[in-house]
Amino acid sequence: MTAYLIKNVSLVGAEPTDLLIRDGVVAQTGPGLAAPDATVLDATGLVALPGLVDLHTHLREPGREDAETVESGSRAAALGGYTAVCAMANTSPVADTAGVVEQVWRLGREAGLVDVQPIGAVTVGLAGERLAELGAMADSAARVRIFSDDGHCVADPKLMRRALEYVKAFDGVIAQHAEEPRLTEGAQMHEGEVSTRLGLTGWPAVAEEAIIARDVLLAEHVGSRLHICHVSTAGSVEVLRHAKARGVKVTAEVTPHHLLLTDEKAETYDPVYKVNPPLRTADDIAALRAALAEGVIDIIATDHAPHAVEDKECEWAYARPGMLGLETALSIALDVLGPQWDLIAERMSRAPARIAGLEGHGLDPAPGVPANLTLVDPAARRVIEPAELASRSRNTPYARMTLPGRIVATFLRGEPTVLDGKAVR
Ligand SMILES: NC(=O)N[C@@H](CC(=O)O)C(=O)O
Repeated sequence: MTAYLIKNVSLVGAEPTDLLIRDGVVAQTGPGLAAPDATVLDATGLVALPGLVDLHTHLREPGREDAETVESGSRAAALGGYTAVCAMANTSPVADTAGVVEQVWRLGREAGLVDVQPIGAVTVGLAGERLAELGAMADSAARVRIFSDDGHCVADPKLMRRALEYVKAFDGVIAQHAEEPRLTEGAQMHEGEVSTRLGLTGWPAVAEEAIIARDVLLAEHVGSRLHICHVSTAGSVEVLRHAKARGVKVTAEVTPHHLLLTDEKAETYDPVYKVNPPLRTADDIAALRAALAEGVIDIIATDHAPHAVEDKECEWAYARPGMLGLETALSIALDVLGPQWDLIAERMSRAPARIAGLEGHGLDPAPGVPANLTLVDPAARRVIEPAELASRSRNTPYARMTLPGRIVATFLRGEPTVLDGKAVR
């Protein structure tokens, strides 16, 4: 295994120093290190973050390998600075058995670019009727701890209660896609002034807020861990703030796009902006940003949702919801938060690793720690060209935008997956 000596790199909250990576771990840190056998990387001006961890990624394999595969999604993740991603269960077949989650886990190991941690479905076929084999998925080689019907809400309160109770035995967590389905029938975008003007059916904020309110109460009642996917409204933030103050074991994520883009994007009728939950208002964005800074929202998760051209480049009403995220998330975080590296490390690496229970991830570089880390050039700016993305899909909402920051290198257990901004494999 090659050793790497990273010279003059800024660690979070510290002066520039050197970092020696050997045998998969950080062997030494400190100024003026020497290691004759190591490959030297000059990291002057670069920041080393613990490898990013995405709690919400759609890899589309099995079933829609034309949109993404475990391997292509893993490469996109590594290029985005990630060393671990949690793969959502809405594949085809659905990841609702030990067999499917083991398949995804094995494909992740074979690709070897990031750690792929499968998420299991809460209900059989995401149909919301019967609990899936949660225990078998937890006991499988994939060691599933997060369960989610993402793409669908677990709308039945009794089923949600049972799921929360069931996963307690192995410290699991239910990640809820909060959307009261009766309130979003036929919805195309955020319900508000813009939807009224465009004549598109609205997805009201209350459809999200009502489910979060119900589920934090259920989680409190049974004493279980709940995670809320892609929080998108100011009202949801208030419900979460209240729940956290009561000591409910709830965590929450926000996506990069919900921190940046508003429902006015729908005025273009470009389906690249169609997403679930929908883009909201500038007031929602302000509340989400404040909640992220404060910790009411724990993490940034991408909800990387690749879709094939025919599913996106069509009429708005027929387009699938979802947008790419892995290769642009750090840049959006930098744009939104500025160079608050400790906050970025917390929200994009440490906290998601803790929530997912991923050993060896989310740890700041220090002697003896697994060398899962990413080197960022904060001064670089880059123009997003969809054709240059590693994802098999092209549905980025940031096409031709100039974004700050560039991932220069990513290391997974001491092996580079990205060097000089390019995928190693
Ligand atoms: N977030 C999205 O807009 N899309 C998700 C599923 C979903 O939440 O609808 C997808 O799988 O494409």
